[in-house]
Amino acid sequence: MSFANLKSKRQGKSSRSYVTSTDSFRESHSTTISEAVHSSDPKQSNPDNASIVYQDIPNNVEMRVLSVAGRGLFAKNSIKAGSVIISLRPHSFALASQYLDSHCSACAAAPNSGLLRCTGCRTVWYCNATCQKNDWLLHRLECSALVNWAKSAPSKSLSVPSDAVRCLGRILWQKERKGFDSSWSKEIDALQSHRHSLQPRVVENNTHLAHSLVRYLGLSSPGELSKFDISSAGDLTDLISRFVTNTFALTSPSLTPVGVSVSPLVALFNHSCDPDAVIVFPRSSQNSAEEPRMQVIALRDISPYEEILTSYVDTTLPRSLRQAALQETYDFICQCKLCHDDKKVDPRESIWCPKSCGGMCSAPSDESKIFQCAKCHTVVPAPESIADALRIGQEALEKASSIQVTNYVKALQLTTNIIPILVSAGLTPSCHPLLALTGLHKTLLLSSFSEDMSQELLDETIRTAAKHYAGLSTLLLDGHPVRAVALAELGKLLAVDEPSPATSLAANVAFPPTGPPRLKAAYETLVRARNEVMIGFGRDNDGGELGRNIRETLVSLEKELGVWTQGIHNTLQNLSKSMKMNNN
Ligand SMILES: C[S@@+](CC[C@H](N)C(=O)[O-])C[C@H]1O[C@@H](n2cnc3c(N)ncnc32)[C@H](O)[C@@H]1O
Repeated sequence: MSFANLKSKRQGKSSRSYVTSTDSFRESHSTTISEAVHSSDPKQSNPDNASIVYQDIPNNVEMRVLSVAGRGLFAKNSIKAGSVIISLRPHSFALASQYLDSHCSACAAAPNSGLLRCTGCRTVWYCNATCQKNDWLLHRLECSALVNWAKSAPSKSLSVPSDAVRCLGRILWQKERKGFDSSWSKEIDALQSHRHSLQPRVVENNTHLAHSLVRYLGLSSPGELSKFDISSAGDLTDLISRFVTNTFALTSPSLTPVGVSVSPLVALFNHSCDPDAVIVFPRSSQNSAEEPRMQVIALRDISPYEEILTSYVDTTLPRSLRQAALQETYDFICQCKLCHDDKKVDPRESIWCPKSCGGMCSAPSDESKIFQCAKCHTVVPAPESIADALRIGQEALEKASSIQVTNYVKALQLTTNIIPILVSAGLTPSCHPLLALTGLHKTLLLSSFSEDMSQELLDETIRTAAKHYAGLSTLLLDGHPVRAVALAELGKLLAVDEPSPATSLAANVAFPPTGPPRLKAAYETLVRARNEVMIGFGRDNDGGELGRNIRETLVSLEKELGVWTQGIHNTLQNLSKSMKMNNN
């Protein structure tokens, strides 16, 4: 449910690093393109990969080749936080199956209503005839493939191929259409492949993907793939490996993953767990033919010659989980500062000092052996019980995440029960899995608004949203889009209504406040959220769709605050008049 709906409903009811960014590292490890071309390192040995000219590469960015990470993109001039470094339409994208009927398959917009369904495949939807026309050259081929797939599907739930299969199909049809020697196709072919070093689980998934692709394209054998310039099983393995290593989530302006996307230029950014840039889809263009626009935005000021690094994984996760995900999907061991800083307590794996001095201790893990407060050095008395709480918390997180769509009531019961256990074990708000459980709890509470519109539920959701933001803000840079979205959500929840203190059941609780202070808190939170959104979703975009949305909410809050202020002003005036009359 949108916040706007929530507000009106309630009113109706009651009132992808490893690389340090130091110059010394860069100078000793980066090579020129010609050195790379002649290098024997597998990551540098393909001359086409290193010398390829990318169509959309902006003037302020250059490609260099590093001995550890292969190609990467570097700033040529200084770049300010919040600047759009790259803005382009991805080579290909596909919506996840559950978003096909709520999003336009041409521009990825999500209008509240009015989408038109393709009468051929009855699977994809468009904003209007213009979007349908814009997509027709490709959808023409996709349409019959979708119909044939559905005909042979064993069940209704499997009647549409996955977004990965559909995206790969689009890439091959587009290559065929544009020509295998076109720069478009060459950019796709130059994506990095890990064909020779895949882990068994990845091989299994990739094989499954390859079989589905062949079936989707309507081919009776892999041999028929030659019409797509794929002449051997090795070529097919390469294609799938390239796709898996270089695909990004297509996200909504509030960061919900709604599909997959591929841009060879954006795929050149290497990974750091402490990135200086992010990839978002802010929806800033007025022209739907230009959307979805994928943008790389600077999270902090970047110096000339510094490498621009994005993160391939959720950086709120502890090191062991980040490393495992990077190794499995991207085939490297991250050497970034965050992964190698053993001296400090990592807030992702931290508990409060047992003596409550305000300091933090490392939470028990396979990696850490000393559990004492970093500030007062008090030793944690029973690390085993905290380790148990962490393990139970991780299990609950996995269970609740897996059933959140099919059985959100049960998922909510799980998060409701486990969070207090983790809090009483001393976990800090940024500690995993407490932070992830708090975020999931907030999402589940929001889902239950469709059934329960009570003040208690709203206030509980606001408190959860505040705790979630507190945890995120410890870990992520000011303006990180994940943080910005969480703050915007908190502000909008505060803006839903302003219960009067007399009737509110939460009147005795300090947060969230009631009456005009609630409106004021909403206003101030949204002003801060707007500042963060301007960084994470780009200043030049005015923060994109989310930035525009916050601005509109701020305008209406200003009006409401004005009414309250005027009301108070009038009451005070009446009061002083009646006091004067009484005195007379
Ligand atoms: C999306 S691509 C990035 C561009 C890639 N370097 C290239 O030459 O095409 C991801 C791959 O780059 C390499 N890579 C990215 N970040 C890395 C890092 N921090 N350390 C080592 N290798 C990295 C890994 O091989 C990874 O699978």
